[in-house]
Amino acid sequence: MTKISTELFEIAQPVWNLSYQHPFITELAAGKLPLEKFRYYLKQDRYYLEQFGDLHEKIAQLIDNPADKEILLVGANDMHDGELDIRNTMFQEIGITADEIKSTPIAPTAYSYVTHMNYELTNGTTASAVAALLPCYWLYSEIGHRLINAQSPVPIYQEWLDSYASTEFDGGTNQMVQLIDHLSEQADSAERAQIKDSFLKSSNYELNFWQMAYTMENWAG
Ligand SMILES: Cc1ncc(CN)c(N)n1
Repeated sequence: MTKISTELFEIAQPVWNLSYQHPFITELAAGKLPLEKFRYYLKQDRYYLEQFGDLHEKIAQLIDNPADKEILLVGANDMHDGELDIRNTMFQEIGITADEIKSTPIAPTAYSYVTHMNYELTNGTTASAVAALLPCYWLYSEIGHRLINAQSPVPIYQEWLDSYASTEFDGGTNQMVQLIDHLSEQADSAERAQIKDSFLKSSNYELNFWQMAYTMENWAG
């Protein structure tokens, strides 16, 4: 049977293409994205990444195979030492304070994305819960590699792009792709459909996340 990762990559292309073309990404690469939109994104993403890291640990608890468990635990740890560290430096560079992060309400789309990942953890299978995490690695890695040579005139934007084209981020992405293939080996057609649905929903939420930041989305009341 075709590896599930091959199918996931194929079905995600239409929605991933919309991410590549989203003004948040094209303006970031061109150095034209207003800084206030990037600041907004970083603050919402801080909340997202914390939840995302916790989810790795919660899913790991459901897995018996030591090598598979390790991929998730290393993923959570690398995120703390890698992506969150880079973000802390960015916060300093553009003056985002701990108080500002604390007092920022979680926006609707960030909330919905995290809710979807938690839903898969509680109601889905281990593989569909991992599938909900995967676009976060894979799409950002694709964006990083497509735009590494953009030479964004805004240093912090290029720094952001560079971090997703790094060997470390590639390593984590490859591990997660292998994990979804391994966890799906015994999946029947109903579970394969569930995995694809979970992956596509997260791919849609990734697109919505750019839009959320670009419009600086807020609750209506
Ligand atoms: C919403 C979101 N998706 C993915 C990533 C890349 N880890 C991120 N930082 N934020």
